[in-house]
Amino acid sequence: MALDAPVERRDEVQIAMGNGNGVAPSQPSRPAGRPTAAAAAAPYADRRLRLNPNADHKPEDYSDVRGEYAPAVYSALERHLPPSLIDADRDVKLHFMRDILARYWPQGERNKVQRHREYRQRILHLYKPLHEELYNMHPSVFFLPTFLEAVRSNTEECFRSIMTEPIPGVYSFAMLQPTFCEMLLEEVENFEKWVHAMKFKIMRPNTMNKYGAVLDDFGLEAMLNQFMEQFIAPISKVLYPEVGGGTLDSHHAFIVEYGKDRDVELGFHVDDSEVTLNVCLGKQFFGGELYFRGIRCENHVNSETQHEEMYDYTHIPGWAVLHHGRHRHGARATSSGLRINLLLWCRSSVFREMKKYQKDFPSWCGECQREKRERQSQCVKATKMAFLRGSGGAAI
Ligand SMILES: O=C(O)CCC(=O)C(=O)O
Ligand SMILES: [Fe+2]
Repeated sequence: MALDAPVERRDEVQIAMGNGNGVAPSQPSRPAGRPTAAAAAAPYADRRLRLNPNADHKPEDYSDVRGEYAPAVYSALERHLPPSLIDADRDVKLHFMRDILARYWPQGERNKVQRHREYRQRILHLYKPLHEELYNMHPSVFFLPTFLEAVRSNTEECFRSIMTEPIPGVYSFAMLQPTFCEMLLEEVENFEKWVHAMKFKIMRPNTMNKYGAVLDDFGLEAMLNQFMEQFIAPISKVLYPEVGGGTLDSHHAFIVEYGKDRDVELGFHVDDSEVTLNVCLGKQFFGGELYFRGIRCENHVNSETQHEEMYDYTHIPGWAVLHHGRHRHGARATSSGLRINLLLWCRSSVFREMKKYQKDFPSWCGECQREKRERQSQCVKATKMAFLRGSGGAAI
């Protein structure tokens, strides 16, 4: 791709992926109900699940079934079985459902999730938190009163009253209490010291960082889930409805660290999220600006940047930037000091599932919009020409 400014030249926009964050894959290798050759040979494999559950059917008891899926998954899925199968033997139904689930979530992925689960368990068992109060949600300790008031009011007008929107889709606002930032920085430092002392090998936040830590891995997952559900989802529901902002249901939360002996800059990329919250926690630094270059769908991720899409944001401790996950961005070099940011990649499984069946262009992609405008303008020109020719060239 050719980007406008040489400093951002990269071969391709990268898609930053979370490392083993324990989330079931959003893109199954094959949609359920479309069998592989091997599966097609199995009995019932040609039968499709019902789109709507049979509410009158009473599912079997699967409480004795062990494995990755909770018994409730089988009971719920049973209501979707095709009519010819719904009254079959329990074992036949279980076999059929296991086959579907295995195709939706392949063995390799399941093993990865299992290994990650064990990794987390080991940390949770051994790591002693420094600030216990961080592990439960305390809104008035964590957030600034202005932010809390806006969330409590829960109206678009109130959200916008505390924010600036320097370019469409990027919002910045004062969010975190300085004491919360300090405590979180100390907790991360404490965790890293512990990791070092234990000679523990930790997983980094994503494919693009060599430093930093995943907060969900050392006990902060439940608190950060509340953080997303209670304090980000109400906002994203209003500001990002077109990308599932109202149906956020999982997250990947981590810390990135830039400066001397840390990562220096971050390449041009899009996040593996629907909505990203990026908050600077400190400490003191120069540089590290976040540059934005337009929102793009998969088909246009490497298309050119328009002038009006270019924007550089300077981080301020305690301040948040909220943006669309597919808003192309990168971070310039942190030239001195230490910059530590909290990242919350918020995801919507509903949006990801719906996207697979979407045929028309996504309304949120800057390049799709530009192409549409271009087509419309060509169409208007052609109509005008035809009209002029028809009216013998008289001025209109
Ligand atoms: O360094 C930053 O502020 C940006 C981090 C970021 O974009 C990411 O981790 O996805
Ligand atoms: Fe990012």
